Formats: sequence, C-alpha cells, structure tokens
Amino acid sequence: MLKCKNISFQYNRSTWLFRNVNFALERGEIVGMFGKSGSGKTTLAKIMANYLSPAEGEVIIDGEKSVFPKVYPVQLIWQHPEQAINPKWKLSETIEEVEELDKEIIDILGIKREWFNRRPHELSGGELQRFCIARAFHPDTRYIIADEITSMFDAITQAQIWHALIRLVKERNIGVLAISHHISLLERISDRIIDFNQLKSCPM
Ligand SMILES: Nc1ncnc2c1ncn2[C@@H]1O[C@H](COP(=O)(O)OP(=O)(O)OP(=O)(O)O)[C@@H](O)[C@H]1O
Repeated sequence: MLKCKNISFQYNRSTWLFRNVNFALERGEIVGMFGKSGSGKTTLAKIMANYLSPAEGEVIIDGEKSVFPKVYPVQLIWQHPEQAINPKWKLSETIEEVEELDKEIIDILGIKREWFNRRPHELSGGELQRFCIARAFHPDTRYIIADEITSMFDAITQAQIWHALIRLVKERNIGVLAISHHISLLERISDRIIDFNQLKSCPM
C-alpha cells in the first residue's frame, strides 16, 4: 500500500497549500482524483513520487520509509510528454534508460519500431506520451501517478492509451492514481474516485 500520512506542504512560509492529507492506494487498484484547479493535486503527486519533500508528514511505500537506492517504486507520468523527455535524444536513447523494457509493453502501447529512430519533435503528442508511459513501467515500479496524461488527445487516442495502461497495470499489480478534471473519464477507468478537496480536510 502507498500511504500518505498527514502530509502538509507550503511553497512559501506564510501559506499552507494543504495540511494533513491522508490517502492510501492499494497495489492493483486505480483511484481517480479530481479537485479544484490550483488546489495542489500535482504538488501531492510530486511528493508521492519523491520530486518534492513534504513540510510535514510522510509517504510510506509498502511499509517502508527508507530511501530506494535504484528506481523509485512510484513513477509519475506528466501531463506534457515533451517536457518530460530530453529533446536532443532519439527515443531509442530515452527508452534505454529503462532496463528490461519488454516487447509486450511496446506492443500493447502501440509504439511503432520506426519511432525509435526519431527525436521527440518528430512525433505527435500522443505518440510521445506512449513512450513516457512505457518508461514508467520499470520492473521495480509498484505505483504509477498519471497526472492529466491524456487531456490533450482526441477521444480515440485517449481511449487507446487508457485501455493499454489499464491492461498493463492490472497484469503487473501496479496501483494507479489518475488525476483529471474529466470526471467522465475517471468514472470509466477508476475503481473508486476521490475529491482532493475533501481529502484536505478529512484525516484518516
Ligand atoms: N514551484 C512552485 N512555486 C510556487 N508556487 C507553486 C509552484 N508550483 C505550483 N505552485 C502553486 O501551487 C498551487 C498548486 O499547484 P498544483 O499544480 O499542485 O495544483 P493542481 O491542483 O494540480 O492544479 P491544476 O488542476 O490546475 O493542474 C498553485 O496555486 C500553483 O500556482
């Protein structure tokens, strides 16, 4: 279980963005999260994936608080794939970062072999996002946070990407936190849905 225990955060010392957030995500479940713009969902996602440290509280991953020496078990997939990938590298180099990326992931995500020889600006947003999703599936990944990952795509691409992702996470027993403003999308993909604003004022 991925557990946020009494997490509080502030970007400046005078104001709390949120206080005492308690939240738990089981392996194998998909939890949808929505909430007011600017309320701190992305910030919480960054704390859960170890990009930011909380001012108070802790993130406990399957009972462990320790530093993970290799790949962090919580992987964050960002809203804008072009910002998450080195623009100078060919996709083959980007994907080399992931050891043992198997053929199954490439095939399920519909990644074409010829895309590997291109640089990020030579792919569409949807094609690039497939690489970012593939990259999140390291063998050590236990949880994935998907922060508005398909918001800029047409309905068909959005459905294709989520269909592939759900199949992979269920097969690999990975827990997913899907953050989105599109409640209808969350209803289609999630096992349960939570309102971030209620989380902020509702200790577990
Ligand atoms: N590095 C930063 N320094 C200062 N303030 C920041 C920083 N990053 C984000 N913020 C502010 O913190 C607040 C929460 O931002 P965050 O991106 O976590 O919200 P969100 O709920 O994900 O919003 P949205 O739904 O619009 O994506 C916003 O008011 C934002 O301007």
